[in-house]
Amino acid sequence: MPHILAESLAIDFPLYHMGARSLKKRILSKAPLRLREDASHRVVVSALRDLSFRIERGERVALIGHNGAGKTTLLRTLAGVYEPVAGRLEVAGLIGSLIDPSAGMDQESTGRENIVLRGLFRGLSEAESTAMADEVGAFSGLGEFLDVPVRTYSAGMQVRLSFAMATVMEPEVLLMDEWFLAGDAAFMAKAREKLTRLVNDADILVLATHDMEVVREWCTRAIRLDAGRIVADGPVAEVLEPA
Ligand SMILES: Nc1ncnc2c1ncn2[C@@H]1O[C@H](COP(=O)(O)OP(=O)(O)OP(=O)(O)O)[C@@H](O)[C@H]1O
Repeated sequence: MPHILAESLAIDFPLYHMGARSLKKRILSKAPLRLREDASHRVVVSALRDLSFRIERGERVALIGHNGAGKTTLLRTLAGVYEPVAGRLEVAGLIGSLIDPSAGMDQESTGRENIVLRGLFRGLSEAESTAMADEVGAFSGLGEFLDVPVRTYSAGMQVRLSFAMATVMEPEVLLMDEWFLAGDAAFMAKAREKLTRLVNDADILVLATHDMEVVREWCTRAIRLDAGRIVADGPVAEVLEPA
């Protein structure tokens, strides 16, 4: 049964270029909230601290909070990009990740080849994957660029391809960053229906956004992060309009 469980989850990012003792001293002397020295004497950013939550099947969760609160870091951790330095994380279900435009794409392969690979990964036959690539590729509107290497794509073209690839996956756990909803207008008008289906078919949605209209439209629950910690977690109406 798809679910997400986090217990006292923590993520640190070591800042490697902090070797100079005077610089380290200056940074730490200001008693910063999120910068500290770890056991190996490195200065680290505490990106996420002591997060505990459980997300069940059927929940549509918004991650909200100011710049640097930890939303994207949490999404990437759920996607398996970052390894927690402490705590426990369990993500059960097939993950679809719309977080980083180029994640999961082979830059040297063409758009079409990437879509076929995604189909094969999902367990489709080669013929099915090829047929899927024709259909999904046509939808992406990449035209002739579907058959050139992804490394030559513009940022917007990568967004189109990652969207096309996500629709192939039919993910159970859909992880999405808000940039994804802000693709070019013409494409998003066309993609909206597919996106709605993707979200509705997923068992769990976790969406990081600054747009409260999007939260109200798409989500049932909101988790507010502040400086790497959870400061509120509950139904959207309660978290957005605290008493
Ligand atoms: N690769 C990295 N190396 C070092 N620090 C990082 C790295 N990625 C994120 N951080 C730090 O982790 C913290 C959380 O960043 P994150 O990008 O998750 O915030 P966010 O809530 O998504 O912000 P925004 O709304 O601005 O996108 C910030 O203090 C940031 O400086």
